[in-house]
Amino acid sequence: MIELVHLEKRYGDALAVRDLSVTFPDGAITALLGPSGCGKTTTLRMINRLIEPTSGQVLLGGQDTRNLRPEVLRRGIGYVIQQIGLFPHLSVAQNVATVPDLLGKDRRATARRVDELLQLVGLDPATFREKRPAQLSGGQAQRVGVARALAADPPVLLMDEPFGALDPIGREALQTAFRQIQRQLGKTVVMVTHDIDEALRLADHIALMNAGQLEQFGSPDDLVFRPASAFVSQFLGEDIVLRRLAAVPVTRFVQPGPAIGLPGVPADVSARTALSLMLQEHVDTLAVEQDGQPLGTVTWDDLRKGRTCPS
Ligand SMILES: Nc1ncnc2c1ncn2[C@@H]1O[C@H](COP(=O)(O)OP(=O)(O)OP(=O)(O)O)[C@@H](O)[C@H]1O
Repeated sequence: MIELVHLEKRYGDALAVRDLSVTFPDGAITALLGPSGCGKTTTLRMINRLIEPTSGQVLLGGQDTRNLRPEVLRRGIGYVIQQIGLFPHLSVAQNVATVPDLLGKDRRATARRVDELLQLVGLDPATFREKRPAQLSGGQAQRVGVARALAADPPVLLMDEPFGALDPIGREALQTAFRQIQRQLGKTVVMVTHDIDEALRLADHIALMNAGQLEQFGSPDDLVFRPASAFVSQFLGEDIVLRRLAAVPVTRFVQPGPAIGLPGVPADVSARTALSLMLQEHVDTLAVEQDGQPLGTVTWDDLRKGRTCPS
């Protein structure tokens, strides 16, 4: 658990981060989201003390990070940035294995893990293992950066726009792969992004910042369906409810109940498709069906208000 307590960073007269108190839960991805200059990177870098706070505290597992030597602190915190800084004279495999090698881990086990991680981030080990960073595209280098951070196996991972240099398709593929890896390994991740869709797709929790302050902390659904302020709605944009519904399956909204006589919708469509069908059929309730069998019903009101059934 990472707790920020009345955290502040002042540059001259300007407060880059002001009175920020928020907790990032263990084993989850939290996105720091907000417009350019709102203090996301400053906040992230205060966690591993690359930036020293002006006041306030950062507690890591209950321990005040000011009481830890920065190098000891950073051993338990991976850090992935857009300009990854791979070692140019080392191969991809050696780059990924940097920390395990430094720690004197078994070479054969490390080599196996490196191959596994390359595979996980979508780089064929046989093709990429021996390449040098200069032979990689920006997106491939970024994938190596993610693999390297994971190879060190830190419980906490800080990421600053980690998927920024990728084209949209590569980006979505790496996001999906990363999400699976994070679930598997149970890492605590704090990720800076200004990309709303990335935050909605990847994060369990979103901390939306504005001018150095926290506007809202909550789940993607909290922000979309229950925005805490006009700023939150404005930042997410008018069409955000529809975009969110397009990204989630209709089954998340199914309630048990009789579905006789209602128009049906297959269980594998998005919530947005169900909403469109309601408009088309002039009804406010649909039967959701799987293999011809009714699963239950979904209502207009639940879709519009984001009232999902507990999963
Ligand atoms: N070293 C510095 N000296 C003075 N001001 C700084 C310094 N670093 C950051 N700032 C200011 O602090 C504020 C927050 O910057 P920060 O980089 O944390 O924002 P951000 O939300 O990460 O922005 P972006 O999305 O553009 O990267 C900005 O107004 C920035 O100009």
